[in-house]
Order: sequence, then structure tokens, then C-alpha cells
Amino acid sequence: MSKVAVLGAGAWGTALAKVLADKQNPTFLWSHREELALLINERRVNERYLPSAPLPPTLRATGDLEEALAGAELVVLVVPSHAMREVVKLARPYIPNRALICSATKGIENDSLMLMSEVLVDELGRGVEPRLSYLSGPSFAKEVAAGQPTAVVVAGKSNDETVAVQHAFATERLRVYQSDDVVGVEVGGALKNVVAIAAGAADGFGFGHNARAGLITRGLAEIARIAMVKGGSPLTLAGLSGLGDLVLTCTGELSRNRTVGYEMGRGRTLDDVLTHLGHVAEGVKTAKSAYDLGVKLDVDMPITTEVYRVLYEQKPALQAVVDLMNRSLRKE
Ligand SMILES: NC(=O)C1=CN([C@@H]2O[C@H](COP(=O)(O)OP(=O)(O)OC[C@H]3O[C@@H](n4cnc5c(N)ncnc54)[C@H](O)[C@@H]3O)[C@@H](O)[C@H]2O)C=CC1
Ligand SMILES: O=C(CO)COP(=O)(O)O
Repeated sequence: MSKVAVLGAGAWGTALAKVLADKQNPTFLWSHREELALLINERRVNERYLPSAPLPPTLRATGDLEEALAGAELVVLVVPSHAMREVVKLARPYIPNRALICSATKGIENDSLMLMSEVLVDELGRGVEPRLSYLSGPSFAKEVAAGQPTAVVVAGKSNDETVAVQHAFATERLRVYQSDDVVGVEVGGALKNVVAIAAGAADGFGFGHNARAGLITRGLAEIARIAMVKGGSPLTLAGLSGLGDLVLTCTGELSRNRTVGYEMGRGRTLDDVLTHLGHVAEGVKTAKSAYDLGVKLDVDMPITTEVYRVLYEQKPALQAVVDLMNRSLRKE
């Protein structure tokens, strides 16, 4: 590509920008904090968010959206979900007419209860839909940046454009699958973060492997229920952006969402954990959106509901376990 813009200079934006820049695409990494962009250019590493990854000369950081976007063939959106709408509004005047636009953000907007795909169409218009795609799957930024073998999926409604994005990201170490199930891929990526908080808490309490495996499996069941009601395929949820990312985030110590649950399971408060985390834990805000969505769509989401009650209604976490285990018995 002649130019790529990555909007969002956190851990994941930096890792994806590195992948694209290592492939010799001139890559602009936009940070909403100018001083971070200056530091990245000076030190050739994003010390704040991804200190382990040296960045190639093909990558340039900037705090100027117009500079990042002018002439870009591919625009990658990787800001936290709560900032997506605001950033897209700011970026809209500068996004080139034919640019492919790929979101790698995982989350559901509070209040509107929109997936990122719905936020993007809301802000950019239906006409842009064929150029939109969504990257998701089990992929810790640190491992991708280190060239550890990783598999992800890119979903989009238009085959040619999605294949173009698939090829843009693919490397010998990053295997990229393609999907046309935008809803399934997005719901899987967003809701696994909520289940990861529960799985982390189970580990923090000192529960065993059984509890974790039960949470992963029953978590997947409720994620699939919501995805289906929203028009996604349950098969997608058996893939990288469902089961794959759920297993990674519920078991991997690098997960920020799992860490939030783990520390709360060990007795720390949510505010204390978030103050010291230094990164976004999307599952916290998404727990509220997912709970509201479950109520709105009349979908039974017991694990999500308990995570919501612990995070937002100060329910004691151990009481949540008791309530989860003692619901009426039912068919699997
Ligand atoms: N870190 C990872 O391993 C992965 C993260 N993701 C997803 O990528 C998205 C971004 O996550 P990370 O890069 O890891 O987050 P991070 O916590 O490492 O960095 C967040 C970045 O967003 C910026 N930011 C915060 N508020 C902003 C605003 N209002 N406007 C513009 N920028 C703002 C921060 O300055 C920072 O650069 C999330 O949705 C996350 O779930 C997806 C896959 C892997
Ligand atoms: O989405 C991720 C890996 O696929 C990252 O998960 P955390 O945000 O919990 O670290």
C-alpha cells in the first residue's frame, strides 16, 4: 500500500502499525496525545503502551489526524470503544473517499448499545459499508509485535475489500482468516472481555480448572445467544473471534480484562485495579452494554449479569458465584 493510517497508539494500535510497517507500507500511527507521538518518533518505541517492540523507520507517529489520513489507502481504527464515535467524527473529513477502513476495537458502546460496525455506519453513512471491516481473534499485542505465531479473522460485508484487508495484515507469523459474519465476529470479540473478568475472578478466588472451563463454555453459550438474536451465526462463535479469543483472554495472564477480575477476586476494588492498570479493560464498560442489551433483546445472560452486578451494583463477588450456581437447573 502507498500509505496506511492507524488511529490509536495504544498497545494494539502500535502492534498492528508495526506489522504493517514491517511489511514496508509507509505507516502513520496517530495518537490523540501529541507528546506521545513525539516520544515514539524520538525513541523508536512506544514506551508507554508497548515497550517491548522496536519500531521500524517505515512507521511515523503523529498527533495530527490530517497528516495521518491524507492519501491513506487503509485506515485502521484501534481506539478504545468509548472513544470510537468521537474519533471517527474528527477523522471523517480527512478519510480518503476510497480508503479501506478496518476496526480492530472490541466493545459495545454504552447507552446506544451499538457494535463498532453500527457506530461506524451511523457516523460514516451506509454508502461506506462495503469498505468497512473488523479484525478480531486471539491476539495479545505483545505477542503479535514479537512475531509470535497468531491467527485472527477479518470480517466484512464485501468480499473483495475484506480480502484486500486480509492480505494487507497477513505475514508469515500472522495468519488472517476472512469472514462475512460481521455481527458474529464483533459480538464474539466484545463479549469475551466480560466473561474474562468472571474467569479472572474465579482464579483470584482460588477456584480450580473446572470453574474456568465451565465459565468459558457457558460464557460462549450466552455470547452465541446474543450474536444469533442480532443476526450472527453460531458457527462464527466457535471460531477465532468466539471460542479462540475467549480461551485466550480467560486463561492468558497478559489479559487486562482477566487481570481486573483476578485482582477483584483477591479483594481489591474496581477503582483501585483500574487506577493501576494503565491500559483499557474493555470488559468493564462492555459489561454494562451487554447487560442492557440482554435485557433489551430478552436474552438470558447469567454470567454477564453477575459481572455487571459486581462491577456496577457493588454486589459481593462471592455472592455472585452462589447466585450463578444456584439458578434453577436446566437443559444444556
Ligand atoms: N492490547 C491487546 O492485546 C488487544 C487490544 N484489542 C482492542 O484494541 C482496542 C485498543 O486497545 P489497546 O490498544 O490495547 O489499549 P491501550 O489501553 O493500550 O491504549 C489505549 C489508547 O487509546 C488512546 N485513547 C484513550 N482515549 C482516547 C480518546 N478519547 N481518543 C483517542 N484515543 C484515545 C490512549 O491514549 C491509548 O493510546 C480495545 O478495544 C481493545 O479491546 C484487541 C486485540 C488485542
Ligand atoms: O483482546 C485481546 C486479545 O485478543 C486482549 O485482551 P485484553 O484486553 O483482556 O488484554
